[in-house]
Amino acid sequence: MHVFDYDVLVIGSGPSGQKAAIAAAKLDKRVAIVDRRTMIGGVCINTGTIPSKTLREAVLYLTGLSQREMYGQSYRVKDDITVADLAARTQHVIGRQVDVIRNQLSRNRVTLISGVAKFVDPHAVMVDDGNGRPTKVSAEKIIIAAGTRPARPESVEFDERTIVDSDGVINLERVPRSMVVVGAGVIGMEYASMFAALGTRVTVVERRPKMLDFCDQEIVEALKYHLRDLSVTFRFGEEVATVERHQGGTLTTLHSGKRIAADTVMYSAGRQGLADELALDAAGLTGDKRGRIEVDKNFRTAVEHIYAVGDVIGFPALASTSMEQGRLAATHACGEPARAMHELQPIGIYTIPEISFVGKTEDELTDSRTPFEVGVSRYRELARGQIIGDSYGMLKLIVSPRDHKLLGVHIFGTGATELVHIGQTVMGLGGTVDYLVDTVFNYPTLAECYKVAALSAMNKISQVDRLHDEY
Ligand SMILES: Cc1cc2nc3c(=O)[nH]c(=O)nc-3n(C[C@H](O)[C@H](O)[C@H](O)COP(=O)(O)OP(=O)(O)OC[C@H]3O[C@@H](n4cnc5c(N)ncnc54)[C@H](O)[C@@H]3O)c2cc1C
Ligand SMILES: NC(=O)c1ccc[n+]([C@@H]2O[C@H](COP(=O)([O-])OP(=O)(O)OC[C@H]3O[C@@H](n4cnc5c(N)ncnc54)[C@H](O)[C@@H]3O)[C@@H](O)[C@H]2O)c1
Repeated sequence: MHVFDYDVLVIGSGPSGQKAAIAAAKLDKRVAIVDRRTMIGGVCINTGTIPSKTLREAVLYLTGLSQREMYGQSYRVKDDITVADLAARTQHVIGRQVDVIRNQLSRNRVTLISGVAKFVDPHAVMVDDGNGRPTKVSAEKIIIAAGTRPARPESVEFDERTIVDSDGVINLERVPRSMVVVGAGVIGMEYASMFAALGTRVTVVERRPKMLDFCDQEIVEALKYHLRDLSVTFRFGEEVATVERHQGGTLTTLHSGKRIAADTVMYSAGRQGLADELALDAAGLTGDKRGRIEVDKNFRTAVEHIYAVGDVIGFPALASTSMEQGRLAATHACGEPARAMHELQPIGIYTIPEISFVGKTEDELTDSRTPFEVGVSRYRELARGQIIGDSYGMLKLIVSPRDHKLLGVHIFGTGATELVHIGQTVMGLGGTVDYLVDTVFNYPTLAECYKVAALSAMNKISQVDRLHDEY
């Protein structure tokens, strides 16, 4: 006779919740996962990562943007791109992904419970699926994977049509002629890129003096150059005071007094954790004012048998890291040995062009007074770069002149988010730039840029070593 309904109950079916549930099921636990019927797969599948990445693919294909180097600046696959054209691809992918997730859960015997969970005691939640008869579900271990929602300031009149957040932007009725993007974080810059590519006149308003300051600044400069070329205007060091809805469009007023008229405003100024909707106090827990939950290195909260993973615990708040947190938390909760997550984690930013990196930036190394040498390879000097018509892409390797270890890899351009894993593997296995110099790459590929950049870094290191030896 079991004391609890389940061994493990997971709240939220986003990337962290799914992986937690499946990891626990693989360890022969009786597992349930709870989420709203319309949100299977979480923010990741329904409103965030997957819709935005699919939309980007549709935009790149339909605008023909990446082919214009070859076929001229007026090249387009479709002249009048409608929201329906874009939505068709997004809906197709979301539908397929939800099917995949349902199937994975069911073949691992994870019970999917529909509804919203709220704690009633430290071992039980009440699940309300809107039918007026909430059900109590208890479990020995509970894993909170509740994620986040877009932050919505009071001073903004959201209407889901002209003034939207990043959830609403995928449901716009038409491609706007002009748009204000508030917040130059990752979400803001990814959507600014997509709408600029569609021909929308985009103005980005960002409170800080610069954007994406965790990235290589040379690459951020290159991105800004590309976006300005697509008619994006940047307003850095400016804060939005109010956003109003009018008959003929929206009016955004900045603290500096500037006023910007636009068809649409997209607010992408951070996200709020959903811990505040879980009645945490019934479990003996508290969230912070941003709706997040504190955890230890094993993702355990202040209450021993309750874990929290994914965006609800804050930084880095990525689908990639959330999945791994879920798996590790479930492994620990089930009493199995779990290794810590590898400290090297790649960042992929799906702007147009895309950015990806792993390891340190030049600025970080300079601040910590760590010597480094840089090797750069440009796609336009690679046969594959010419073939695909990418003349702006680049890869930068940051190398230690002392032991030749790779300290960072920064990529801008086609395939950046895939290519980064080569560098990540070399770094993760403690390899040096000598491996990249000596190794043979397929030709013609973009991966070849690793060898070109490695040779460039080694040439500089050898030159310094020769001078040093002479001395
Ligand atoms: C526009 C956008 C683009 C992004 N692009 C990327 C990207 O390219 N790469 C990347 O790695 N990351 C990206 N992210 C981040 C990524 O989506 C998140 O890091 C990831 O989804 C977090 O996963 P999670 O498991 O914490 O849960 P989420 O995906 O946030 O899902 C949480 C789930 O919990 C459910 N839930 C909440 N409370 C309850 C409750 N009380 N009862 C039942 N269910 C509940 C919600 O309904 C939801 O389904 C993007 C995010 C956004 C918004
Ligand atoms: N490719 C990816 O990995 C990816 C893509 C999208 C989102 N995400 C994740 O989603 C999360 C949320 O992203 P985000 O971009 O919404 O948040 P963010 O916090 O990264 O960026 C918000 C930006 O808005 C600015 N801002 C806030 N209020 C403002 C105001 N009133 N006026 C002007 N500027 C203002 C902030 O200074 C900040 O730069 C992040 O954790 C991110 O990692 C990841």
